[in-house]
Amino acid sequence: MAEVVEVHKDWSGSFPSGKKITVVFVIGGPGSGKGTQCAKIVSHFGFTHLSAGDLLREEVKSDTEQGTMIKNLMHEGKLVPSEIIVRLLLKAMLASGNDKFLIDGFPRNEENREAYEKIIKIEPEFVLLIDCSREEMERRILHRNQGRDDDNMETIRRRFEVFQQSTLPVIQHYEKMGKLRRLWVDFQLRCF
Ligand SMILES: Nc1ncnc2c1ncn2[C@@H]1O[C@H](COP(=O)(O)OP(=O)(O)O)[C@@H](O)[C@H]1O
Ligand SMILES: O=c1ccn([C@@H]2O[C@H](COP(=O)(O)OP(=O)(O)O)[C@@H](O)[C@H]2O)c(=O)[nH]1
Ligand SMILES: [Mg+2]
Repeated sequence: MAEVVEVHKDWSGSFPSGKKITVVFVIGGPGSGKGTQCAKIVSHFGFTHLSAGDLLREEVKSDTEQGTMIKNLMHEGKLVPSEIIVRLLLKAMLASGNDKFLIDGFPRNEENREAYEKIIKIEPEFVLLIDCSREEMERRILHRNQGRDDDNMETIRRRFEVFQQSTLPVIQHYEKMGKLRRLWVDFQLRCF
């Protein structure tokens, strides 16, 4: 965690504008439509959309040791260490200059949530759960055609397992806090 504290040279523990910062987390299984729904919300409500997965894919493009480590974890459908993703999110938030953020695909496990709470500290206004059946998610991923290294059957299976085992506890946490808002995006069975 020591590494996270050094996240950004300008980071004093609060945002420079002094304005209230609004954060909404958007969570859902792989292929549920998080990115698609975020794009719609952003165009109407002036949020900055930060996709945790996109930030990691950008990092992979930098030909560094960390980039290679992230690439390998994503290829296996595993989660990258919390300090890496929290650092990338904070950097993007500070760079945007905005005060309203839709954070897509994060937190994915309890450790992510705790790292975020410890470092960025901005309690989400609410958490939007994009709730979709596994059959539909699988269909969507297989038709996504974005050339993603992790959109193959074996990695998809692993990503579903991670969602069930690691992300569901986060969803339950926010449900208990009364912060969860569900959006059903298909007419099939729910994802859990
Ligand atoms: N409501 C929807 N109905 C049909 N297809 C959808 C819907 N929402 C998203 N998709 C498609 O499903 C795929 C996965 O959506 P995406 O937004 O990338 O999901 P996620 O970010 O949750 O992985 C994309 O090809 C997208 O165009
Ligand atoms: O906070 C995060 C977000 C994403 N990922 C990794 O990035 C991959 C792709 O995430 P993304 O949200 O882009 O996938 P989606 O759910 O949109 O298909 C995941 O499977 C993880 O390997 C991660 O480790 N931590
Ligand atoms: Mg996405």
